[in-house]
Amino acid sequence: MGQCYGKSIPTGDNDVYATTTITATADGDGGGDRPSETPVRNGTPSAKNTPARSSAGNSSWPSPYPYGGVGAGGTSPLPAGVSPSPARSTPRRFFRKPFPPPSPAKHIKASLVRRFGHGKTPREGTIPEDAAGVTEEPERHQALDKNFGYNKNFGAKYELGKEVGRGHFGHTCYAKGRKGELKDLPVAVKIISKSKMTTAISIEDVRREVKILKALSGHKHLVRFYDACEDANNVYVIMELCDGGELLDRILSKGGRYTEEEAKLIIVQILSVVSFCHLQGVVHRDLKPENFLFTSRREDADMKLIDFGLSDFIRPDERLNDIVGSAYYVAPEVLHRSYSLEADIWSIGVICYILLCGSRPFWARTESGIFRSVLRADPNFEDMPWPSVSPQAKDFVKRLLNKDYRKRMTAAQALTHPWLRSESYPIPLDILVYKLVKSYLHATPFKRAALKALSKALTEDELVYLKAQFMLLEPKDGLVSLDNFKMALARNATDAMKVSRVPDILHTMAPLSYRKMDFEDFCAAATSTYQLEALDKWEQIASTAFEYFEQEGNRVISVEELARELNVGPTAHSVLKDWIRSDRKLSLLGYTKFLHGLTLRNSNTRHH
Ligand SMILES: Nc1ncnc2c1ncn2[C@@H]1O[C@H](COP(=O)(O)OP(=O)(O)OP(=O)(O)O)[C@@H](O)[C@H]1O
Ligand SMILES: [Ca+2]
Ligand SMILES: [Ca+2]
Repeated sequence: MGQCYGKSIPTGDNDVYATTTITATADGDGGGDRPSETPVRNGTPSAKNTPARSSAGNSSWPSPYPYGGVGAGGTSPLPAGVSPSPARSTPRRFFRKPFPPPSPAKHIKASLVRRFGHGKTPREGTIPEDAAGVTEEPERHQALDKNFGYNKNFGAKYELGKEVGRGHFGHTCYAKGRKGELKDLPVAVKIISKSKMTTAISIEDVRREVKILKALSGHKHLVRFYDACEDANNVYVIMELCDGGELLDRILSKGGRYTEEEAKLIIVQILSVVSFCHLQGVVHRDLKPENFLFTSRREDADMKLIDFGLSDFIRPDERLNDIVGSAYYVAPEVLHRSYSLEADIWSIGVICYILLCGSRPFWARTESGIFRSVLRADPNFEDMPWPSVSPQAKDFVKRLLNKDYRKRMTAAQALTHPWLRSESYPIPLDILVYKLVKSYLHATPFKRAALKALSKALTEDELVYLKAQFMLLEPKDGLVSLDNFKMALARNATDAMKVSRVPDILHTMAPLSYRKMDFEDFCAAATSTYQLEALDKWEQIASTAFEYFEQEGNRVISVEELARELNVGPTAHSVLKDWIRSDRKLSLLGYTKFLHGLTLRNSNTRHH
């Protein structure tokens, strides 16, 4: 460290967000845990005049607090004892817009514990049930191998400039290549101090961050990786310079609200890069406006995803359990410690909500308060400006912020949602299709008949997605087989996909090597009952589907046989009895329950 020069930002505002976020997060759960109410942040180049700072600091942001006091001396804007609830039922009239504008998000304490070990971030009672289970005692420094095998000649290869940004784990500086391909090219260097790597996990995290960045580098909306170096003190990650500032700063400079058209342009880029990561078997786990950078100050500059510090490889059938991320953006199932790619989609939902209305959907003054809100509260879609937001946009956000991860859209699906649908960008291959087809292939004939009937009731909106996915498999004479699924993955493969073992899923799709699927079969196989259940028109779809099922699939079935179909024991018999009509076939209720599968106690299954 010490090679980067900090900078002072002349803001004329004495309430600048502290540069030292690390100190802030190491605070207790008292006042120090209060998210900054100041819509100002350090971390963008000061050389340029950043509208973010000047405009956000004064009147362009509609004040959520009628009695003044946004950021006034950093005190809480709310009267003592009033905790803002994002729940629809919020009774306080004059807190119509109870949330302060978004500020830099803090990492969940467990995330920090993971990297820094517990010495620096005391464990707190604010994380639900043993959530901080990722702790590891800081090991003796000399026992830790901090050799990464990266190039040791950083100083000879690059000339370091001043700081461009800073996070909890590292700071980023301008630099220039001294020789070779990068000679004279302005680049960004993220400097991660080895002295902060106090646990084996924290070292592994840095290694993984670099590995993932390197493997994924190349996507249009992902920061390009150039090189990694190290010396005794630091790891240096050399990457493409994104000189246009963070998305957060743009949000703030716009006074918090994007028009729908502007929001769409942002969300499409986010979905495009996240769908790419997901297909590669990488879950980002820290999607937030601070981690999207613009390539230049131009209004129409491209955006790039950065910071894979909390990212991980994940197999299609795997669930992760460590609680990491940033509190405002964390998905409920992450707090329940069993999650996969869908957690990123939730975070995109939070970002989209912020873009459209300027407030965070889940807000509280403490980490535990935010968690409570994420787990229980319904975001407010009633107050201004929501009445003037289009129904499609609202539907879009709600389908990303579904608390049941199985009901959420995937990134590829979201790109085909009516709010975004356009011919101008390609729809990416969706790993969800592989997962659904796999379970279809292993389903009983009765279940397949039920799904087939369901797929016949799909409306044009769902078919757009399925058609796009089918075409990506490049059907031959209208048919696809295992080879098509193999080839489609291969066409999209990067090194990351190999590490995350995504192609393993093909082994479980072996039945497809003997048979082919036409588009109708494919629709039956690639339809998710859970996702359809989330639609307003689900009841109508279900009753139409049931008519088809009556025509073709419904047959006499005993309670015992149904229990076997559902893989449940005799204790379920009394429930299943109610699903069967007097003619001993499934009723409409039985049909929809059967499609859903039996999760008797808790639909939010956490076990595998
Ligand atoms: N390629 C880049 N070009 C320009 N600025 C960058 C680049 N990469 C990072 N930055 C700046 O540095 C900041 C910190 O980088 P990064 O998010 O990777 O660090 P971190 O310590 O992992 O952050 P966090 O606290 O969010 O985990 C970014 O928010 C951004 O402002
Ligand atoms: Ca970051
Ligand atoms: Ca990070």
